[in-house]
Amino acid sequence: MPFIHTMTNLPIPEETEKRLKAAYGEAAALIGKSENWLMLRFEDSCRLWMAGSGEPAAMVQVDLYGKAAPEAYEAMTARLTAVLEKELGLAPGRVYVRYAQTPYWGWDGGNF
Ligand SMILES: O=C(O)c1cc2cc(O)c(O)cc2[nH]1
Repeated sequence: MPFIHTMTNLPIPEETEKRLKAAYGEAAALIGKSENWLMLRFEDSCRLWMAGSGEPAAMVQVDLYGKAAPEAYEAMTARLTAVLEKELGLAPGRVYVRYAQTPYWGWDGGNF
């Protein structure tokens, strides 16, 4: 059950968001997760600044139950960054990707 929260100062048109959703669904496999448990939030047109600049940028936060291997996170960062470059034209150097692992994850009224 990963949760991926993408914040960007760019607008995300509806059709682009659908493509991002599909691409993230595939990318989840890189950290051993299934789209069946994937929750996404896209927050566009944010007041986001990076290195003192308001040029296009994005922050992607990936929360997951359990853990994944360092190589899996490396592959995930490469994929998410490439997807954002393709779909939004974001320069890779303007994208942060942060991972947070937790052994505590609740669903359907109980914890796994
Ligand atoms: O996506 C996960 O991390 C995930 C889904 C899922 C479903 C399930 O029934 C489990 O026991 C663990 C689990 N992890």
